Amino acid sequence: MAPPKQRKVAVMGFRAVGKSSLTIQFVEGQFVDSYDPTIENTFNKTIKVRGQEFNLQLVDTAGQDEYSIFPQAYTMDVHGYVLVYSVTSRKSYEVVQVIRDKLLDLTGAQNVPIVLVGNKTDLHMERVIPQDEGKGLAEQWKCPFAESSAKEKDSVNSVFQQLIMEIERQNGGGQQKEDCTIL
Ligand SMILES: Nc1nc2c(ncn2[C@@H]2O[C@H](COP(=O)(O)OP(=O)(O)OP(=O)(O)O)[C@@H](O)[C@H]2O)c(=O)[nH]1
Repeated sequence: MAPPKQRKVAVMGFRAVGKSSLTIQFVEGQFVDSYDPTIENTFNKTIKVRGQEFNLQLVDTAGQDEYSIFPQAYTMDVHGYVLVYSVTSRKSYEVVQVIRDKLLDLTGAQNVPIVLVGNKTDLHMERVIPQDEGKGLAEQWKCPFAESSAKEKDSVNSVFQQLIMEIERQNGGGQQKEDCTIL
């Protein structure tokens, strides 16, 4: 069997959108209701996607706003990004777009592996970003899109699986060579 691949992923977005909650739900399978702003936390988890094992290093970053300086470190050895907004906050939806612009600016890339995530779907009454709006933005970005609830463990695993697939897709030919099995 092919050896596990090491992949580093950064979870980014505005404050309090649920970056830590999504990460902790994914890694530990639990939801913590209290709010404790993150400076930076790193988690590890091994997952299997399409028969291949991945050792994921997940960086749960500090909440950003439109004025934050994008931390240079997150452009260096990060393979992909989970960009999270809350479906209950238009501001967070705007911030996620600013973060992507900065990311593309700093990396000089036309595209980087991203999954766009609208979190807190369980807060039905507070929703201000319709699903179609998020979907439309992801189509514009040509990236996968998911709506999730870290609280209800809805679509949490698939967010990270989709990102892995997107990383592999964008790595294209080079990666395929590495995976190549001679029968
Ligand atoms: N109802 C609901 N609440 C959520 C969900 N995800 C997170 N929360 C709550 O939202 C608040 C912020 O969650 P965090 O996971 O700390 O958010 P964060 O984006 O990591 O915050 P910063 O570290 O400050 O950037 C907490 O009170 C969570 O319990 C969700 O899916 N549904």
